[in-house]
Amino acid sequence: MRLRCPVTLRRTVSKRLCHQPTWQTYPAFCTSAVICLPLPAAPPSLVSLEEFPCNNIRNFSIIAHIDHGKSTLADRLLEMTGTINVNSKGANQQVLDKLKVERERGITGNMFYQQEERSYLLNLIDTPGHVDFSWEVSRSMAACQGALLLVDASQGVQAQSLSVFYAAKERGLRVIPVLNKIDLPAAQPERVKAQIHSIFGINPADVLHISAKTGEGISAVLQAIVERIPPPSGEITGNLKAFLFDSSYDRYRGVISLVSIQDGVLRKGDRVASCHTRKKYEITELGQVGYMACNMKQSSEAHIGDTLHRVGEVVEPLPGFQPAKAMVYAGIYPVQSNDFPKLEESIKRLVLTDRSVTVQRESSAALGQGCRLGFLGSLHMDVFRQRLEDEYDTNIVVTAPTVPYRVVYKDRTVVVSNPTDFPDVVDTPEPIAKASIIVPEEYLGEMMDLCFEHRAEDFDHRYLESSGEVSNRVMLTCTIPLSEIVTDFFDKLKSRSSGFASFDYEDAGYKQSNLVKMIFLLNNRPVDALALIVHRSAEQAIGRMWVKKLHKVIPRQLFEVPIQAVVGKKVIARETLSALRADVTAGLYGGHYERKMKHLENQKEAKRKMKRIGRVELPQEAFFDILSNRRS
Ligand SMILES: Nc1nc2c(ncn2[C@@H]2O[C@H](COP(=O)(O)OP(=O)(O)OP(=O)(O)O)[C@@H](O)[C@H]2O)c(=O)[nH]1
Repeated sequence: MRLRCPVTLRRTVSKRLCHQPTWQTYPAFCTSAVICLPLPAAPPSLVSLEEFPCNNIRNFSIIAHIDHGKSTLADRLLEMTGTINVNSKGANQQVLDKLKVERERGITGNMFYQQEERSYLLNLIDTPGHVDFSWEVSRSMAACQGALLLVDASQGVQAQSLSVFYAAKERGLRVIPVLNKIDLPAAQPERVKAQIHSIFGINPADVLHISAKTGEGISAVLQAIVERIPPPSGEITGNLKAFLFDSSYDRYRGVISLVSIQDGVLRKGDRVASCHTRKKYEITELGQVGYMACNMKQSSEAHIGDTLHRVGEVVEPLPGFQPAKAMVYAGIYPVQSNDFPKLEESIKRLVLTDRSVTVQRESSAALGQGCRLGFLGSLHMDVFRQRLEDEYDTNIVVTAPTVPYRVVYKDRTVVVSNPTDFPDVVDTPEPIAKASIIVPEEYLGEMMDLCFEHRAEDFDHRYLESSGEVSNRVMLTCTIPLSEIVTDFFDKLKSRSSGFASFDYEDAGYKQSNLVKMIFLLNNRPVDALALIVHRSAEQAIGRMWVKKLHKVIPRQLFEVPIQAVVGKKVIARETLSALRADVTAGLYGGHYERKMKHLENQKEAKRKMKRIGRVELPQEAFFDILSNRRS
């Protein structure tokens, strides 16, 4: 039997349902632990939360490698429980396609499920599967007691299947293994079950078989959620402890926080305080899956991992987790310098919806006023850039990505995220990642070469299967400088493994390295926006490559222009741009006065768009070309 359910779904799902007239709200709730107070006059379309004591609540997430079917399974679960209408799927899909980014970053929703005589409230807190978003994965898990580990039956266990499994185990979550895509002719359920057994030690009999596409096996998943995942535990009579695990910004409601109630009860009108900031707030709205609005003005006040408590009560804060750490930085500039205010406004608006991005103003002699943004990884950066271009509705100049270097001076250590601020020559620690690559064994050599070319060390590998008949898969692990994997490493990995390799990485601290700052001179003047930090061993090759590229892109001037790559005081590569005589009217004979004027006017307009580096005039588009080239 299905119950009509209230829906206050966030992100993808909330957008799918945004045609609903209002968000339905509740005067009191608990997400992970406690029982709600009696609901006075709940709207008739809503199910009373009184029906859902703790024992009837399940908080879970879906964890998987990218493309193994999380969103499709979430859709099926929502459909089967009547949360979304099967017939409106087409319409939903269109909205979903538009909201690719939200889809990337996960969904959160709730549904009701009836088993025998009991009704259950199932809270789905989904997680993104992309390698950059591991911070978000652990954040979502903090509000769950169980997880569905989804593995594509045709592809088997992949690099992120492992990382999300271990993250779930670390958090003490009950893991339900689910084999998806069993409808595919290429599916090899028995083989993948054997993999799951040998890698995770999971009993093959516990693995569910489903097709999220056709709907096969979905009811068994709902049953397993109820039977295998424990209900949340907590003290209803204890002091309120609400764990803040996500927040977003709503134009009309202000800051919306997602909280998981560990102990106590939360009601509309309650006065709560943050353990982190000590600021006090009044709850103005409550909804399902821990949706909470209060008089919080700024998104920055909602600290992910914070504990909220009732004003006047003293509680021990819940263990939070590491704040989001920027791993990749890039400068973002408008193509036309006077467009900066509009660009900054667009950045601010987007950051309100993505709390893991850090922003700082910066200026460049070459590019004017801009912002330096920090991201969780390069994919995160690309997703944000795409959203920004859509929001800002024009091209932007994005500088080459860099990682946070620690420059150690005699009296202090400074984290440098902009190559311009790097001292000339220095032995400095650079961030290192621990990389895992899963690949069929015939590509192992190729993958080791690729990693080696990118300064990887500490190689190790192990076979994931022991069958002699089929191609074995190998997990290769190594440590690799983060700067080496933030540009085109992933693309190379895919192309050199014919698409078979999967990749994951985690922060592995810092390691001393021989790094140098490379600057580029145009007509003997440095161009700050082009500065790079490179490893000493690669300076010649990188310097030569870049002066060649600059030589191709920079238009010839009326005089000869040397283009030089310099490290310290040494020029390590040079090209010379020969002079050009730019008499635009030279080809016009006789008295075509108007045509001459038109050419001169055109030239004037083009000059207006030029950037002057010393005497060299550089169109902004050249920067755009050079810098987008650098990222690929
Ligand atoms: N044949 C088949 N295709 C499926 C099944 N489940 C998902 N797919 C397809 O697999 C692709 C990826 O599915 P998604 O649900 O987007 O995967 P995801 O894990 O959410 O992907 P990310 O959000 O990018 O990590 C889509 O083309 C789905 O249609 C299934 O059971 N059978």
